[in-house]
Amino acid sequence: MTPLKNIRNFSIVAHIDHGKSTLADRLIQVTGGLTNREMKEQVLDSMELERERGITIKAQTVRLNYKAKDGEDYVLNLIDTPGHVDFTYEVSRSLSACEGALLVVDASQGVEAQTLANVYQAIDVNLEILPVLNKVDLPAAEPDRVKAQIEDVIGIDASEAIEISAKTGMGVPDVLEAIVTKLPPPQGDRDAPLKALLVDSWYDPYLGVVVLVRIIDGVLKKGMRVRMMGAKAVYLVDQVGVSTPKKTPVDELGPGEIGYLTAQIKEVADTAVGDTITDDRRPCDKPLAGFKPSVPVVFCGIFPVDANDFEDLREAMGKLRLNDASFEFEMETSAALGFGFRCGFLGLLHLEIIRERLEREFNLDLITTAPSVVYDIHMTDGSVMELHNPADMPDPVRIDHIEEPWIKATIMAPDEYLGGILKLCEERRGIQQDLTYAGSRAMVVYELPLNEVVFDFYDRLKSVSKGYASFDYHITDHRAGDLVKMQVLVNDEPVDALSMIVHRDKADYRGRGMCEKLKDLIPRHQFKIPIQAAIGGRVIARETLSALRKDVTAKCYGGDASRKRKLLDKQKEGKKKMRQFGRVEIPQEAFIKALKIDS
Ligand SMILES: Nc1nc2c(ncn2[C@@H]2O[C@H](COP(=O)(O)OP(=O)(O)OP(=O)(O)O)[C@@H](O)[C@H]2O)c(=O)[nH]1
Repeated sequence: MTPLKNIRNFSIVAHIDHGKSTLADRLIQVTGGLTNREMKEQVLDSMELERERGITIKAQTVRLNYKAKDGEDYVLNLIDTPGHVDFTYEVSRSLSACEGALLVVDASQGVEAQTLANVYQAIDVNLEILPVLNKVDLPAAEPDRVKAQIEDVIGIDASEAIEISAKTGMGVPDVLEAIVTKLPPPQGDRDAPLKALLVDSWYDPYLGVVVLVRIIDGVLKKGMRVRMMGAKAVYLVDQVGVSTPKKTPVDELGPGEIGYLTAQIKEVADTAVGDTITDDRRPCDKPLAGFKPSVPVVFCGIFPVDANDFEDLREAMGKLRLNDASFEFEMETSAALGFGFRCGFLGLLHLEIIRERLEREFNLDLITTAPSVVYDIHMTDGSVMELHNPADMPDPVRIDHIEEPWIKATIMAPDEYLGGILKLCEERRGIQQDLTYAGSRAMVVYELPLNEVVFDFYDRLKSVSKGYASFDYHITDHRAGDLVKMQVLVNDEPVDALSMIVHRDKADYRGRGMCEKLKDLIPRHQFKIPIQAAIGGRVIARETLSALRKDVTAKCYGGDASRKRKLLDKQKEGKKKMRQFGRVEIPQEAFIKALKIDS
């Protein structure tokens, strides 16, 4: 039991790649949390995919024991926050478990869109911010310029920003000392009823669901019956502990402390991030403010290429869901694709991560249909329905109007790319809100329909800015729009997996782009194939794929049967990645690629 004055709870906020994980590892190493041998590269980013993409998806936490220059022993709890825009809610809950945050900015890059988004969240929950300039070992580092930029753009004092290199370890001891001297200790009442914030939860194959908590008041002990106030569920605690980052059981967790509990909880879905945990026998009078369960905003269909993989896909999704309560799926059937699932995600990156994990960890070949946002359909009879799937679009005569979600997007980039970025936003029905400069970097704020962002906005933004633009967004409201369902017909058969909701003004452009792409992506058949885009019964774009007789064995000279066999086998292999639509075979990749239209 550590006295409150010797506890510091902090997070690190940073833009992706500015060195958050490297610094966290360094802090663990310097304080001796792990021996060198145990210190795998980047312990905090534990998932394989996270490590590969270099981004944090699930927050982790670690307790550091630190003897400060004042001779006292401190417990420093580092709560890692997810680094991506799709997980802002989790970031905000992690932050509210802390009293302070290290603001890490790459001294060679400066402030980026997510630096801003994250630091504003930290300021919102009243955290003390410690600016840290990382990567000062790089020749391109300009600490003074970046300090000025932090003051300019964020509006906090950066004169005492600590200059470090997380890579070499330079300056890292100063960071530890500043955490102790500049961040406030937590407050709390040990004698009050238990009140704890559910910061995160994950599924551990040995322990079951592990719940990360921050104790606000009271004491959490093994054997207690705890109540999740939002979920209205009661559990018997069978272990409490701290992560050093090895899981270490402790007798109890008191006010200001951060640790974990296990309680024979079956699914992470029962442990919503942000919920309040209290003592079932002696509950606190009211839960912590601001609890909101995360809601999926982007939906798409996921189907196995091979119909025999359906059960495997169901099982794989169930396993992923164990660890990710914000991923939703339910069975769906499509005329063209057979049995599959309609899935909901927090955003596009979340979608991509899940799809990649399904393909990679579970070895499945998948077809993903066009991502769609959630539309509110106001019917003429006064009722409102939520549309998650373009295939469920009601008959237009019964629709009064359709509302779509809008976002506020912040984009930062060197000013030479500004022209391309503005053009892209305008093309996507954007409404410019703000345009400012900090040195040679421009910051633009746009209101955009989320629908225009889900298809290929990230990719286009990256290409118009040569990768230099950073982007952050959040949903603001729903607005009425002139939206229609566009269908794609291949050889006169509608392919439901390619139908999408588009704004009427963009339908021609989308339709044409889609038909042109499909013409390149679908291999020629022995007959002519019309490819059309249509709204209702009206065709708005058309391409024709001419006929070709493809004889794969034509190149084989003589009668070498084994060679011929090999070629045929190879062709058969290729076919597995195709889907049959009427008489036409469409390759799996066409479903994704057709959506990405080059301008
Ligand atoms: N030269 C130099 N490189 C660094 C330093 N700190 C981190 N890096 C490198 O910068 C890259 C990104 O570092 P990470 O720590 O993975 O970035 P991150 O901020 O954790 O990224 P997310 O987990 O996605 O938020 C890695 O290649 C690091 O090796 C530093 O002080 N100097």
